[in-house]
Amino acid sequence: MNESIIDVRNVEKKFYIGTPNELQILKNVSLSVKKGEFISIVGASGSGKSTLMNIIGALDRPTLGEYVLDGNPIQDMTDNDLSDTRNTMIGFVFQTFNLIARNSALKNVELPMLYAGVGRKARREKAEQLLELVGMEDRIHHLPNELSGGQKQRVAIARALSNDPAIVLLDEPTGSLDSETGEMVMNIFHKIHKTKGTTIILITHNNELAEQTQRIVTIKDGYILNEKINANL
Ligand SMILES: Nc1ncnc2c1ncn2[C@@H]1O[C@H](COP(=O)(O)OP(=O)(O)OP(=O)(O)O)[C@@H](O)[C@H]1O
Repeated sequence: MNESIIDVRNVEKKFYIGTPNELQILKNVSLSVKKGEFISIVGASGSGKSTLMNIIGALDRPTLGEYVLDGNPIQDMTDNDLSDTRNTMIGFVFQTFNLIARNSALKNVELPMLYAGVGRKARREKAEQLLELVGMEDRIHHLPNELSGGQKQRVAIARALSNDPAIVLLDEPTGSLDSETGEMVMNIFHKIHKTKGTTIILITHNNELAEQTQRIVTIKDGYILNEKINANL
């Protein structure tokens, strides 16, 4: 029960912006996250949080070092394997919601299940259940532009959960919301963590939200500056 689901080992990430210019963004980063942990990553703007999140989310590969995702070294996976793993294992929630504008809330939540080959009826039922879980059951046919920011984010959360991901990655999920709505969204994450045992990683600039998680990892200039454990959580 206590094994790592995420194991980032001595990872470096460089971006090449035309030879000979290279930017080293992550420097010798190692981070293990246990199954069912809820942690946060904090740090100044530009410190490398999203770059690390992209590696953890298998959206990008490290330049150097290893990343073992649920026991599988990602360097041994083809791009196709990696995208299948991503679609079934990982849910993403971003600051800007990233909903498809022409699709209803229901269709937005159904889409990852369509890609995963889930049949029409099962897709519909699951999407309805998830929209109910996030308190959006009375808005399932609304288009994104007919929803408030907090409502859009709740749809995005339902979508992130549609393939029962073991891991949910949250990149500033409350960054566009007022503090009350942000707190409500945060409570949905606590509920998911408690009821589904999902491993959750939250990137945030909000210390109050970070303090609600079991471990706070601080990144500075591309390296891990320190980690704080909230033993009471
Ligand atoms: N594809 C890329 N090519 C070149 N540089 C990049 C690329 N992606 C990110 N960077 C640089 O890497 C650095 C870290 O970016 P990153 O988005 O990881 O920071 P962050 O900590 O998430 O910042 P913020 O809190 O502002 O979102 C920045 O200086 C950014 O310009």
